[in-house]
Amino acid sequence: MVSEILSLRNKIDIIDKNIINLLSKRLNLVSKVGLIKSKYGIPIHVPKREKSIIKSRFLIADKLKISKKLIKDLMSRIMYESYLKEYSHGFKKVNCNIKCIIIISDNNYTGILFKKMLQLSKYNVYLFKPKEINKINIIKYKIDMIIISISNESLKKIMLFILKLSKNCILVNLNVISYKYLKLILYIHKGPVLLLQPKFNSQTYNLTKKKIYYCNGRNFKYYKWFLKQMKIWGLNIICIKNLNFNNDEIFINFLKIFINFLYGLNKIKKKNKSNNPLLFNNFNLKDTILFFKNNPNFYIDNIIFNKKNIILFIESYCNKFKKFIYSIKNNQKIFLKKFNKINKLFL
Ligand SMILES: C=C(O[C@@H]1C=C(C(=O)O)C=C[C@H]1O)C(=O)O
Repeated sequence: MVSEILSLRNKIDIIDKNIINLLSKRLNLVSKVGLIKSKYGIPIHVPKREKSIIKSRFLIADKLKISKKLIKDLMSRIMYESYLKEYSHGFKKVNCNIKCIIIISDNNYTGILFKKMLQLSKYNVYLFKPKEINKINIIKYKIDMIIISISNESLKKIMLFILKLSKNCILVNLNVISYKYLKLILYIHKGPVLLLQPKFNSQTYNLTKKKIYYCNGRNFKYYKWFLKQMKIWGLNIICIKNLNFNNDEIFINFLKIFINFLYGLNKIKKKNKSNNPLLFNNFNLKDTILFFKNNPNFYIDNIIFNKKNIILFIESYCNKFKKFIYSIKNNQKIFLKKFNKINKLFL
């Protein structure tokens, strides 16, 4: 019996080797497609082609009685690798008149990612933190576009700098912005303004298929090229008429912040070593669909019977939630102080 297994395993080894060889051949072809795309400015992500690939591979899988789920997972993983391969060729520079782009970012990943993408598209990009604003010599740099990815608090501090920008400079805001600051920006900067709202995790490093909302601030035709540029990067660009966000979305985001904060706070208090995944970090529609496929009594059982005092426990979380809302609303210093204390734990 052992020798029978051995002979089968040998055959499996050969098949795996063939799969890897075929993957390598596929990636080489993808790379050639990437080169052509980079030359002509064709977007990395081609949804129509992907749909037809999945459909035709499903037909093959069906005939061979292989699960569609396996093929779907496999193909999406393979395609993810295709995007990375295509990244390596860089991207077509859509606007050759743009000589200098400045990014001001609070040390966040989105700012760094945009710098990388713009550099891959052959633009001249400089990244600064808000506190380095005085180092930027407006005359020397001749800024054609400025991308701001900072908190509203830091935004307040760079208003004077924005005031000095030339009227031709495109201003792109890449963060949640309050109406108050938006109005102020539009008042002090008379040039084109584009408002972006990324819908991807701040730690994303591949933008293909990721969503980004945009809203016109002023002079669409002057920054239209940048939307095209982002499309080439593979981003899914969605126009919104104004900055009214979906309430459910705001609430979920708030919960994410709360859960992460609480988790950090517990880590500090209990020196909790367990590696609980941050609950809402991977929140997505798929989870919600699965959630509703279950019998609702299952959740009631989970809450009521799992732990005798679970309701009390949840109520204590509700109290923490109330305190959290209070500190965000009325006493931001408490929140900032605690945040900076927890922050040190993860450095
Ligand atoms: C390779 C391409 O680029 C992407 C990757 C694909 C793939 O791995 O098969 C298919 C479509 C594109 O989203 C292509 O456009 O053909």
